[in-house]
Amino acid sequence: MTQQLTLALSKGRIFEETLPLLKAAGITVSEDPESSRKLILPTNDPDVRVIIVRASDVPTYVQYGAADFGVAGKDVLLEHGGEGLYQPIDLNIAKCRLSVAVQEGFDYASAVRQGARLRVVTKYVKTAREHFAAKGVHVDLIKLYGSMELGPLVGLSDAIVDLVSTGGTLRANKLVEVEHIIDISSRLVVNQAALKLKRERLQPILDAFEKASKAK
Ligand SMILES: Nc1ncnc2c1ncn2[C@@H]1O[C@H](COP(=O)(O)OP(=O)(O)OP(=O)(O)O)[C@@H](O)[C@H]1O
Ligand SMILES: O=P(O)(O)OC[C@H]1O[C@H](OP(=O)(O)OP(=O)(O)O)[C@H](O)[C@@H]1O
Repeated sequence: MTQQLTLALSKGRIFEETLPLLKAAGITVSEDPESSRKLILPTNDPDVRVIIVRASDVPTYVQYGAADFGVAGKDVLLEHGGEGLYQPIDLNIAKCRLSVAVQEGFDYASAVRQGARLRVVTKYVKTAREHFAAKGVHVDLIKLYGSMELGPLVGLSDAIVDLVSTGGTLRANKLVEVEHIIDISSRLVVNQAALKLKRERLQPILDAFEKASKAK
């Protein structure tokens, strides 16, 4: 009996950067999610399909077995908690870091030293809470879903916790990085039951992904 596999990916950088890994496993996706409105994309392998979901929803689809495997950023996995997910491979793609940033001229170190209560906007509430708690910094966290960099510019917050790669977005908005929380890259996540029940079909793909991502 053939085993059907469903891979959950998000549009944009994760899809683009996973394509070469899929290619290394002999899989090519037949349609481009940027131009197609389809959410289920066939591949050259009749037993493998790709579903297109929000980046932060990838762990949920995999956790519940709606996808057998997926690709998600460490940032997203930290917020999700990783329940029900096997995380065998760091794919070394979509690399960035999670950092604390403030407006140029804001004396973060002295505010922290004085025990000030800081307002922080972020999409990563759980990770931010753990970070500041570990450092003993008092914060009020405000959840946002995007454009975190605006927070300090419009008086919503003193600081942001967001992803930084080139630093271009921070520079463009006159913000500076003051703390590096954690390095981020994307991981392959596999549904724990699928790993047992579909191992025969999954393992060669996992092996190809691992080899290709190590070569990066
Ligand atoms: N500037 C960046 N450089 C490198 N990797 C990044 C960058 N920004 C985000 N990432 C990584 O890529 C992943 C997907 O980011 P993407 O921007 O495609 O989705 P998103 O818009 O953050 O997610 P959602 O649609 O759920 O809000 C992030 O979870 C992170 O791990
Ligand atoms: O340091 P940089 O290279 O400027 O990258 C950092 C930016 O990248 C991410 O946003 P993204 O480009 O994914 O935009 P979106 O999440 O708002 O779609 C992140 O939220 C930062 O805003």
